[in-house]
Amino acid sequence: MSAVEVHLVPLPDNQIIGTIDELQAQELLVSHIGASRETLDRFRAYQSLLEKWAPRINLVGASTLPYFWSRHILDSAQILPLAPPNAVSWVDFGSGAGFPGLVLAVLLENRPQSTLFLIEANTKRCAFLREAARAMEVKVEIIQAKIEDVAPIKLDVVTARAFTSLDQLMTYAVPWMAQSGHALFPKGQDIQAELIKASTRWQFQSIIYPSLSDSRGCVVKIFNCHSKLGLCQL
Ligand SMILES: C[S@@+](CC[C@H](N)C(=O)[O-])C[C@H]1O[C@@H](n2cnc3c(N)ncnc32)[C@H](O)[C@@H]1O
Repeated sequence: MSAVEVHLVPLPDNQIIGTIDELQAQELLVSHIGASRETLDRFRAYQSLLEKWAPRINLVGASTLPYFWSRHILDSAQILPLAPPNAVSWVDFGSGAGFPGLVLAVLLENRPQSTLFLIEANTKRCAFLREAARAMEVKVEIIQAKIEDVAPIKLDVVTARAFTSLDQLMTYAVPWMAQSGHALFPKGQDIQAELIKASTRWQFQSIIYPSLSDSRGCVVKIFNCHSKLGLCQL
């Protein structure tokens, strides 16, 4: 295996280019992710709570609130079909207001054996996460701590959005990944540069999927990771 293997997945024929509206995002949630009407209702409850608390706590950028369904829900939900279908143990780093972790927790409800940990350092955001989980009646383990202070356990999938560079993410993620585990990170246009930088310290395989929610973005899947300084150690 070379230091970094990158596979690019081409845009699907029906990829929507540019900004998508609330209705299109909801249609993609149903057609691509398999979300039910009841799941969409849960996300509406989430939206109400986010709109109530966002002006008081710094939860998401105010300019992104009108694009809740595309920028937050679909952007998070698109991770689910990219994970192995038998993945049952998940962790989301730096969940903030719950993206992607809490959205995935709702969608994983029909896999009752699943466990999902959200690790978030900020006290107020953790309070919001607990409140949103209660409002949506979703089972999730919220850990209020810095990732580096939590003893890692081996899990099937690691996620993180808007958290840190890929290189730094891998330092956090690799100790949490089971041998056959995957990491799935929504990323922006600079993904190639991020992959090159990460490959100076890590050996891994990756697949770049075009984003369903933003034609400039992608989701990068990372697997078969080894540290160049010693197997899966830093
Ligand atoms: C830019 S926000 C992104 C939040 C969310 N993932 C999203 O995409 O909307 C980064 C989040 O990571 C949290 N965070 C930063 N450093 C952390 C650490 N070392 N451990 C856990 N959480 C951390 C911050 O409190 C913040 O909520």
